[in-house]
Amino acid sequence: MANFLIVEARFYSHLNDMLIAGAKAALESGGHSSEVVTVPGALEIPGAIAMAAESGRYDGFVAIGVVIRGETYHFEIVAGESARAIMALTMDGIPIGNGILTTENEAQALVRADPTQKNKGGEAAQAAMRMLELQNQFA
Ligand SMILES: Nc1c(NC[C@H](O)[C@H](O)[C@H](O)CO)[nH]c(=O)[nH]c1=O
Ligand SMILES: CC(=O)[C@@H](O)COP(=O)(O)O
Repeated sequence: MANFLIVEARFYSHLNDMLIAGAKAALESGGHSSEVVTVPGALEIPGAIAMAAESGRYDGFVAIGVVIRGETYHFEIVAGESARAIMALTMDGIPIGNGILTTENEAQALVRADPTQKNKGGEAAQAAMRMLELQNQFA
């Protein structure tokens, strides 16, 4: 059994609840435990993962959040930079699944957050579990 940390940016609570439900269900199906911590926004997720990874208390990580386009360029920054920083951590060998939704509107996010539809939270958890498997395989 491995211990996963779900790092969520709680910008849209109802969507995060669905994403986390999907992620937890996938992790439990894999026989793993999980904890959840909350950060202010998607831009803070990579830093929180880096800090938690340094603690040595977690085997893998699932990033959960929702970024919905507004009126300004900020969407590109939040969506792009959170993904870029998470990818950088992955390249450092930290098992992470990215479940941060980046959508044009809430309707798109709802379909992707819902575990009975596109279940992107569960998908991110599956990715994190697979990356941990690979880390162990290559160790
Ligand atoms: N607009 C969204 C944000 N913005 C906040 C940033 O992520 C960050 O917390 C802030 O710039 C302070 O550093 N975050 C989301 O997760 N989702 C959004 O739609
Ligand atoms: C993704 C965002 O940052 C967005 O929620 C912010 O909206 P706006 O660009 O209208 O300030």
